[in-house]
Amino acid sequence: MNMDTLPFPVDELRSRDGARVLLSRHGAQVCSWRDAAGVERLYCSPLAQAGPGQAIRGGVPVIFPQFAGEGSLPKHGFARTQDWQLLASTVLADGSAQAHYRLSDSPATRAIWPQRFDAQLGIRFKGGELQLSLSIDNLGGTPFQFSCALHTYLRVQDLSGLRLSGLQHLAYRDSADGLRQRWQQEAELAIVGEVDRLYYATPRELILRDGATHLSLLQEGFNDSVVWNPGAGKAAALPDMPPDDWQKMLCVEAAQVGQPVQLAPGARWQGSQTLRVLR
Ligand SMILES: O=P(O)(O)OC[C@H]1O[C@H](O)[C@H](O)[C@@H](O)[C@@H]1O
Repeated sequence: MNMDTLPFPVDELRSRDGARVLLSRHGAQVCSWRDAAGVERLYCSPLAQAGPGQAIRGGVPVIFPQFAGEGSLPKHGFARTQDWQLLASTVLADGSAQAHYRLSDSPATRAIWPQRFDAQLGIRFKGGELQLSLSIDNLGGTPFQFSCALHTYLRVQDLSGLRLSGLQHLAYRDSADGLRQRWQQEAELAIVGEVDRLYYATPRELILRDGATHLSLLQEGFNDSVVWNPGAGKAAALPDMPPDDWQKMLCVEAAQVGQPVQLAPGARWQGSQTLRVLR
């Protein structure tokens, strides 16, 4: 897809070395990350829309305060369908570009989730590295509970050949197979059709090998990781993604789902995901 012609407004940010990110205020969503070598690293569907109540299919959706259908809220919560406020964007002394977005409770959020909160997303990038930092503050007088994720859609060259390492010996919930609890024996995960797994207590770093490209996925604060690809069957049912595009993407999500966060009044939770091109 030509990212310069996304069918909704975006903010464009460039680092001094020429890396470029496109961000939508709808969802505070990174829709495109072109590294300093000019290579697009994220997948965004050419059919993505950003209308009221709609989530943009691709980039990095922010999932908050509910993951998937694990509660009474709309699927994946409301952060990805709300318009966030751009607080600041700047180029720092080291040449990296940075932006901050905020979403606070509003009559619309309180109508379905009666909590006072402040969510902030920080984006920072240069060279072959992109970092996303999410913080949640409880501004109310009582504790609240939430789950969250950075639902990163990575652009993939050769889905059948790619390998994800760092998940061996981890327990996971197989959402593509009746939520069964399993255990990964293989050193590397290969994608053969639909995959929808919630891995618990993942290590700080996963490595994705896609042909000659090696990508490091670092996470802090998030305990879990989700690996998702709809495969041919489920992709065909997605109205906002071309039927064959499941072969161009893999979601590797930094997530906090197995144990939702209990946040005391006045307290802050923080988590981050960093994508780093190793080669
Ligand atoms: O289609 P969406 O609402 O964006 O959800 C896309 C996917 O998100 C996560 O990765 C879940 O684990 C999947 O079960 C879900 O299908």
